[in-house]
Amino acid sequence: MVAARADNVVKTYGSGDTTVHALRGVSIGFRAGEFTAIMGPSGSGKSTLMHCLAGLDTVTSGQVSIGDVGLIGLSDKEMTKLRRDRIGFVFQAFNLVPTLTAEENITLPQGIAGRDVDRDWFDTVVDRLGIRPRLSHRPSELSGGQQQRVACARALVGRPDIIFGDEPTGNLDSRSSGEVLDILRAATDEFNQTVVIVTHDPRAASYADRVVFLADGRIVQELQRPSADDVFEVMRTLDDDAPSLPDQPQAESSATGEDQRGAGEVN
Ligand SMILES: Nc1ncnc2c1ncn2[C@@H]1O[C@H](COP(=O)(O)OP(=O)(O)OP(=O)(O)O)[C@@H](O)[C@H]1O
Repeated sequence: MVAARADNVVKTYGSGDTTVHALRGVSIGFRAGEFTAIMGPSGSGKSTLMHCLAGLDTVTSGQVSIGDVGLIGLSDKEMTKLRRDRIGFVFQAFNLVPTLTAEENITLPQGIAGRDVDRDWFDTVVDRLGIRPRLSHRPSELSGGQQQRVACARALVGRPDIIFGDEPTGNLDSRSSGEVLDILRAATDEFNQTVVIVTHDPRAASYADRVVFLADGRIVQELQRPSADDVFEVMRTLDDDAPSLPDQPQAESSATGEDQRGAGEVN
C-alpha cells in the first residue's frame, strides 16, 4: 500500500528571467509503514517536494496523492480536512503554542477538529515518548528535545496515515536528535505509520529504511537501509557533481509508485 505519492511533479517559481525550477518531474511513492529520508544539496528541492506532498504548496504540473486521494483540484476545505485527518507534521521550529501546556498542545488538533481524544492511545504515545512528567509544563519550561517530543506526540496522537518532518532534528543536540529519531522509527515499527523527513544529517538519515537523494529538482539516487557513512559518501559526490546533474536521467526506481514499491522492498 502506498501512503503518499508524487507523479511527475513539476514545481516552478516565478516566470521569465527569474524562473526557478524547484522540481523538474519527480515521481516517487512512499509505502505504508516505511520511514524515508529525503536528502540533497541546499536548494535541490527537498522542502518543496515535502510541502507539495503535504498539500502545503501547490504543484505546477503533475499529481500528488495521499493514500488514494489526489490532491490536485481539492477545494481548500477538502484539503484542510485531508491534512487534519491524515497528515501529521513535525517542524524544525517545534511550532508549539507558548501559552498552552504540553498536554494542551498535544490534543489541540483534535480539539480544533472537534474530535474526542482517544485516551488509551494518548497514554501509549505519551509514555512511549517519556513526557508524562512534563504534561503540565509550558513549552518555555521544556528543553528543546522535550519540546520536539511534545511536537511528535501531537503528530502521533491524531493517528495520521503519514507524518512529514521538515528537518525535525535541525535544532537539537545529538542526544535529543537520537531520541526524536527513535520515536519516528517507533512510529513506523510499532505504530505502523509512514514517516517522511527532510534532513541534512547523514546520521538522522541512517534511521530511515530508505534515503532518497535530490539534486537540482530531480531524484538522482536512492539507498536502502544505509549507514551514516554510506549517506555521507553520496552527499559528498552530489556536492562535487551538483553543477552537471541536470543532464543526468532520473533514477529509474523513482519513475512510478509501482516501481517504487519494488525498489522499496527490503531484502
Ligand atoms: N517561494 C519561493 N519562491 C521562489 N523560489 C523558491 C521558493 N521556495 C523555494 N524556492 C527555490 O526553489 C529551489 C528549491 O528550494 P527548496 O527550499 O525546496 O530546497 P531545499 O533542498 O529544501 O534547500 P535547503 O536544504 O537549503 O533547505 C531553490 O532554488 C529555492 O530558492
